[in-house]
Amino acid sequence: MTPKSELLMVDKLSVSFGGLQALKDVHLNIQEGQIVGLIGPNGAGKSTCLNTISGFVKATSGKADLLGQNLIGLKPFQTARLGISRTFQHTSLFADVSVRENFRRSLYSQHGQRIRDVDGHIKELCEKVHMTGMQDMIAGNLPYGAQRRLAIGLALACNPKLILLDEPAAGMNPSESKELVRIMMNLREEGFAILLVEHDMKVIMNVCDKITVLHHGEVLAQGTPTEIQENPAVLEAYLGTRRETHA
Ligand SMILES: Nc1ncnc2c1ncn2[C@@H]1O[C@H](COP(=O)(O)OP(=O)(O)OP(=O)(O)O)[C@@H](O)[C@H]1O
Repeated sequence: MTPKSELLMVDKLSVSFGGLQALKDVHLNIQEGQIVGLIGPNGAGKSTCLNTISGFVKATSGKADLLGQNLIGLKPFQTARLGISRTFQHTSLFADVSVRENFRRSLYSQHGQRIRDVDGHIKELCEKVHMTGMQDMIAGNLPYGAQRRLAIGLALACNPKLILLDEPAAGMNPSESKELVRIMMNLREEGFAILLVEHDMKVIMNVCDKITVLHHGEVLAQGTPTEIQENPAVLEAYLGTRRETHA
């Protein structure tokens, strides 16, 4: 097997909001076609990390590159052009129009008039997020899980190399989150890389190749799902308390 190339490289990334240090010397690597989980207690800095990589928040210091191209200081539209796409904790759909229209607007905003075969693209995107047959439904009337899948579909419309997902399983029932896991696995098969912030440990442990644990803005541990589950510092800081809560 040929080794996969390094896609995202984050090194010594720090972010301060006034006196509050939200990220401190964070390092993180993602290879092409990898799913990397970013976990940690509330306020650990997970969303800030996604926001900094995608250009919504300015880094105080440190490095972040996508395929060797610097991301620091870029605006969100510029990181999107380089191949980074992001979903948010609260979905931002056009709720009062159809699924097809959501995709159409997203495709035109990314590709402008250059885009050809819009219907073909929409069909393909619907297949990727298991929404075939839902094109005429009004987005706001979709079941919650389907709305979250649509948000991922819209993120795919700009043909990203790396997708940043912020709590995609939040509010999903168990069958919806299982379907989400299948979608992410298929995206990985197709070569997309995913950086996944998620509180649902079942989703994280099922789908991630590697996990980074943040605690108070710092990297507490990195490793495979098994290594993370067995790491005493992680158990104490995070998983241990979660296990008790869900026992
Ligand atoms: N724009 C901002 N201005 C000031 N402080 C912020 C800002 N964004 C985040 N913070 C603070 O930075 C810290 C990290 O927040 P962040 O949202 O990244 O954590 P998180 O790990 O994503 O948490 P959660 O799991 O609750 O979403 C928190 O203390 C938060 O209050």
